[in-house]
Amino acid sequence: MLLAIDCGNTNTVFSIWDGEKFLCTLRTSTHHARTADAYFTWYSTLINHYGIDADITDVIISSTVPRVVFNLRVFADRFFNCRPLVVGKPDCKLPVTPRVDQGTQPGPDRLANAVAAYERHGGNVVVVDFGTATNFDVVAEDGAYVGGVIAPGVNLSLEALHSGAAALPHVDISQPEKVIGTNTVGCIQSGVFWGYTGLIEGIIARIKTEYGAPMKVVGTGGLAPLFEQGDSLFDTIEDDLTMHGLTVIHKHNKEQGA
Ligand SMILES: Nc1ncnc2c1ncn2[C@@H]1O[C@H](COP(=O)(O)OP(=O)(O)O)[C@@H](O)[C@H]1O
Ligand SMILES: CC(C)(COP(=O)(O)O)[C@@H](O)C(=O)NCCC(=O)O
Ligand SMILES: [K+]
Repeated sequence: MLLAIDCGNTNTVFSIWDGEKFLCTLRTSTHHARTADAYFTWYSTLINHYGIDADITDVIISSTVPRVVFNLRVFADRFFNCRPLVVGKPDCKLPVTPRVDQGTQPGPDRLANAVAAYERHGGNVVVVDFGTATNFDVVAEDGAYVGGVIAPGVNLSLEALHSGAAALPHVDISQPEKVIGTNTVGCIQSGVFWGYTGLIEGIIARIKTEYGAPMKVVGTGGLAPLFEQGDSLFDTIEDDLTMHGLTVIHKHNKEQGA
């Protein structure tokens, strides 16, 4: 069985893939100082709690935080006796080589998203991934990741207002009833929610114009459903997109004899 690990700047997610389906998804906050032993204590407690019979033989890691990879490698080696595949490292092959400026290292989450989007939808896709940052990942007709857009994440924007302006409280994102807020919280929610809606609409429209061919738009990440306006922003929302990409990359490497 495969343990797929998607480590973002905010949260780290473990999913167990039995070759056909995910048996479970476990989430913890990302801390670079967490040790291999601490990962295992957390992991084994939850696996036992859910009564999952997991025989892990392989581990694949995508991490947008380089410093956590060392401890995750030790975790895989010590507890599953395996050498993990780490997306973005030279020994982890991708089905299609990214086409970006020389010297650019695209985020491994974006590479996994591109692989998943191609496998599910064929090429000509833009993925909108709501993480710590909000990424737009463009996937060409042949499945290559060809770049995109990085915007500040929704929660990062809310945090920035709170930390930069003495009179602005911490606010959770939600869709406000009105655009014209009549209290401070309503004003902030309006700025971030409608500002973000405009950002998503505007960037997708510009990407499509520049790309010059019809594109499918796939939303992913915890906040994607909040921004789904009827069906006008995304063609589909797929929460497991990055994880799915990791299973496809793992399969590809197995087939290549890695
Ligand atoms: N369903 C949700 N509702 C509200 N906030 C969410 C939800 N899912 C994730 N978040 C928040 O969105 C931000 C990005 O989360 P996540 O997708 O885990 O980021 P990353 O992959 O960068 O670690 C975090 O601040 C997280 O708390
Ligand atoms: C843009 C990101 C910070 C998003 O990471 P996340 O929000 O999921 O933590 C990550 O994909 C990253 O560090 N990228 C490297 C630069 C690039 O993709 O070009
Ligand atoms: K992510």
